[in-house]
Amino acid sequence: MTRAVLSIGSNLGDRERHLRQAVRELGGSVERASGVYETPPWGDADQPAYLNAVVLVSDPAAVPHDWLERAWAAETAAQRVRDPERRFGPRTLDVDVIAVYEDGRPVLSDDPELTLPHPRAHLRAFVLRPWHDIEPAAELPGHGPIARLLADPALAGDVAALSPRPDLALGLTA
Ligand SMILES: Nc1ncnc2c1ncn2[C@@H]1O[C@H](COP(=O)(O)OP(=O)(O)OP(=O)(O)O)[C@@H](O)[C@H]1O
Ligand SMILES: Nc1nc2c(c(=O)[nH]1)N=C(CO)CN2
Repeated sequence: MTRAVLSIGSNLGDRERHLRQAVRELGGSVERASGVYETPPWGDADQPAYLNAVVLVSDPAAVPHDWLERAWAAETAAQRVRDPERRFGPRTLDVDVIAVYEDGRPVLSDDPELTLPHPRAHLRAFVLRPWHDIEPAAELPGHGPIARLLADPALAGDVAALSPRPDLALGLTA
């Protein structure tokens, strides 16, 4: 039995449709989806704003790597094209595996193909804020409560720059 926290983001094409399609692709594993936020680009400023959300998923039959495969399948379905020159560049759909829990225990991995927890999640307000909305007591393995990470003064500017988009809903929202 594994549970996972996935971050989904889009800043190219019909952004809302890409997020909805990702949730649809994840199918019956989706337990809850956060509200949608409009977020300034992180890591590479010269690109359009993103829509971001967080999805909680679980599957009694899934092993940790399955969540990465499902993330890739959703990105492929959204015709994502990788630009090797731009690590954090624009994309139709980005699905990151933020954390995985196996039988309730966090999975830790330093495998470059699937690093857990996601090595940059603690720095990203666009991950922490929607996750906190739907799971306020959650902890990012190795980093502590996400409420504390969100309150870090270093993230204050990024948190303030997030805009909730209540006009956009992905379904299964808390
Ligand atoms: N937790 C993880 N979630 C998703 N991909 C991961 C993870 N850990 C390692 N990877 C690897 O990262 C590689 C690059 O993924 P991707 O192109 O989505 O990165 P990115 O979205 O540009 O950057 P970031 O991972 O910082 O969001 C993938 O090939 C994947 O194997
Ligand atoms: N706001 C925002 N910025 C990003 C995002 C994202 O999903 N949202 N994904 C990235 C991929 O690494 C790079 N930068």
